[in-house]
Amino acid sequence: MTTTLSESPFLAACRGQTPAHVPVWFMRQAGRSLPEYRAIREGVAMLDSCFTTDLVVEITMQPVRRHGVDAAIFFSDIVVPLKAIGVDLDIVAGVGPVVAEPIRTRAQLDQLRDLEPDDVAPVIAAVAALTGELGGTPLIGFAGAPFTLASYLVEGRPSRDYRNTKAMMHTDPELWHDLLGRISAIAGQFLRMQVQAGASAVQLFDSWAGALSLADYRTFAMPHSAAVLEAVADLDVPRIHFGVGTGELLGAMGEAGADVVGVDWRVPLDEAVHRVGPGKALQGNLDPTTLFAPPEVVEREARRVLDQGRAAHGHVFNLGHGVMPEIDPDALTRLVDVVHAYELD
Ligand SMILES: Cc1c2[nH]c(c1CCC(=O)O)Cc1[nH]c(c(CCC(=O)O)c1C)Cc1[nH]c(c(CCC(=O)O)c1C)Cc1[nH]c(c(C)c1CCC(=O)O)C2
Repeated sequence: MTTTLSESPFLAACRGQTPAHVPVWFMRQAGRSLPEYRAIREGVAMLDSCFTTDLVVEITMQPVRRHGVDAAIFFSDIVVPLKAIGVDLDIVAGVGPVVAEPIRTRAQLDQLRDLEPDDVAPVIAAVAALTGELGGTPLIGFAGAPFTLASYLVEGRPSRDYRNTKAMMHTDPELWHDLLGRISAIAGQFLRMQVQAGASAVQLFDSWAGALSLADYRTFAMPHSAAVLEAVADLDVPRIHFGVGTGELLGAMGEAGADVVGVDWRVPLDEAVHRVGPGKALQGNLDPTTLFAPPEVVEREARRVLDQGRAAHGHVFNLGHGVMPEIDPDALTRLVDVVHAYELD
């Protein structure tokens, strides 16, 4: 059992050191796969729960208690800081973030003001309470990356092809860069507040960056993500940078200022090492749908990921994307045990 943060296998792996065992946590580990989550959320709207300190603390702790994961991720959503500054948006069950008035014009940028501590006081109070409650288990803070947040603000809802987002990017690059500049300031401020309240690491979620070509990523998204990561560079916490379908972008995502690059299941970790470049740890990358297969298949696939992860300069085991609501939580607990039993020497 880890007793202090300094012995954390998660933090060691993020820093490229050899941990006592391969650390594991799951994106979306808090959420609908857990019956205790569904019970506590009954009758409470998603965004209301994100601004209720006690609920954030309890929901964050649920997967830590149940699965024995090596890190907690604070329960929130990437749109929380936008809601906090007054953007009219909601998270609709089964759909995702929906913005009442999608941002398409310069006049609409005015609503994207800086984030002040008072805007997110109950959220930051939860982060502070959690770092006490978690003891030696690190808390990961997070924010949405500018491109992914812009995709929700411009489309107004989840999108398949990001047509309005990309149209703005190519048609009015000046407006685009001003929009992403504002979002990156907000995301950077939010991450700083979380680390100053006690978060031990941060993850920047650029979930939908894989929709961009490498050239467009470098021109239109990467400088703004780099600014967010730079906003916490002096705070000495590992910075994880994750997206889906980012095989072509892995090198650039590392260059943006990450210590750890998240990899989805499409690129094996021993290949991702070459794409990401030296001196960076990797996080990933079991295909989440593997968890619908029998335990022996999950174990075989997990061991393949672990074997391939040995090539990395530090490996944090995770899924290639988030836990799906229908996944059996017992399969996740068994997976944690498989990872922890894996011999590193
Ligand atoms: C793209 C994105 C969003 N939100 C997030 C991302 C990036 C991660 C990723 O790529 O999956 C990040 C996020 N959202 C949530 C967390 C909680 C912490 C954790 O990972 O355990 C985190 C890290 C809770 C949530 N965020 C959301 C839920 C489900 C809402 C509920 O339980 O009522 C949870 C637990 C809602 C949400 N919020 C978003 C979507 C697409 C959805 C799903 C809509 C649905 O299927 O109902 C936007």
